[in-house]
Amino acid sequence: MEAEKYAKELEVAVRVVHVACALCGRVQERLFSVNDDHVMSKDDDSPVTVADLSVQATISWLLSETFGSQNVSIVAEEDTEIISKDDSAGLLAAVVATVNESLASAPKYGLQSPETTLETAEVLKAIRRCSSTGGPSGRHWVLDPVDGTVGFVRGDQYAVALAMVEDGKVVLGVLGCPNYPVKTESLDYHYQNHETKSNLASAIPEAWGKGCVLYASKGSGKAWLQPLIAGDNILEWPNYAQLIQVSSIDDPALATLCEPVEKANSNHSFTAGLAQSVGLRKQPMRVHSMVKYAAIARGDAEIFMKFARSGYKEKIWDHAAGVVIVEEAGGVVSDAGGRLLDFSKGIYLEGLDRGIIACSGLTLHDKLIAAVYASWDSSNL
Ligand SMILES: Nc1ncnc2c1ncn2[C@@H]1O[C@H](COP(=O)(O)O)[C@@H](OP(=O)(O)O)[C@H]1O
Ligand SMILES: [Mg+2]
Repeated sequence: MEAEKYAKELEVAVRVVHVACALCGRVQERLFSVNDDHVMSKDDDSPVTVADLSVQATISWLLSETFGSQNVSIVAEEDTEIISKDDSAGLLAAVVATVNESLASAPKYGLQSPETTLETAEVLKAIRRCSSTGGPSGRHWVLDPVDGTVGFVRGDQYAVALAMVEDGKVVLGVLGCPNYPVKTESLDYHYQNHETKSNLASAIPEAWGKGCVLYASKGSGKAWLQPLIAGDNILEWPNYAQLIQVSSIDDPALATLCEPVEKANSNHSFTAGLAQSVGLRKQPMRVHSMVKYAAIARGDAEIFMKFARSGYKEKIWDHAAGVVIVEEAGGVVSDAGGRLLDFSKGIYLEGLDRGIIACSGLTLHDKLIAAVYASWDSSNL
């Protein structure tokens, strides 16, 4: 069976994402307790942090150690340009220290630490190793070290997303959501009167971390959630894993739409028009990052839509892990023309038709696809 075929890869991927979530949690805490020095600007003006580069180096090193660097091809968001400038010695030193701190904790997660601390050159090598461009054949890991950097620097939602693509298909996905509690009180900071209550239970001790890690293997028909590890706890597989499922709500009047917080990333007025035309009544829930896919997979919302401005090309690392988790939890993900997303064309989702629509089930999905079809000509996208 496909799922068993990737059991080892999936378990290692979950463990490394736990390490990365702990790393991000520590950096985010420092970000708020000290100063903003670690936040810089990328060309596209999105903030990039020590966490981004450190997660990429840490995951790259751990995957290469576990599977052998000759067997590991990684497509990931970050490169070393920003830490290669003359004035970035401080940032580079912070990355090296963070990576070493994080790798030293690997045994707590059932992974191997390096025998000695990594030198700067080795950290740079680990980051640069992630320069694969994917494609239609072979096995490629796909990593977004910190997805939702805007959410991250605001102390809000963000995700660590790791997927494996084989011969152009996503075969496993792991989403670490450090600020998305297992027992959700509210995901929605933007509309106070709209609360998301999760039915996820309870077998998880209170002392466990506040976030969660979601994962699934293609074709298994199962998606799982584990709590993050807090304090001195250690990760003992399967770490309180529980099955998750999409919501059974298919009445638009009861359904919740999830979408990006940033207007620049998705056209809010277009999605509002679609929502109205299919009969959605609730306020949209605006959430940073791939936590939106997690919300659909967990049954905390029913619809995720993203319509980027025309000309924007979606990257595979912003979707791969989320898509397989939603599908295995029982949901449906397609472009706005109803076609499956194509992960076989390199770093971009080439051929994507207008936008992305993920739903808990086909009833809602069909309605939204029909609404896009009916309204497209009159939109300004
Ligand atoms: N102009 C744009 N339109 C659509 N998506 C964009 C965008 N600019 C950046 N993004 C992507 O949107 C992601 C954030 O998603 P969201 O808005 O749903 O939180 C970013 O991930 P990073 O934060 O990893 O860079 C980035 O890949
Ligand atoms: Mg991203």
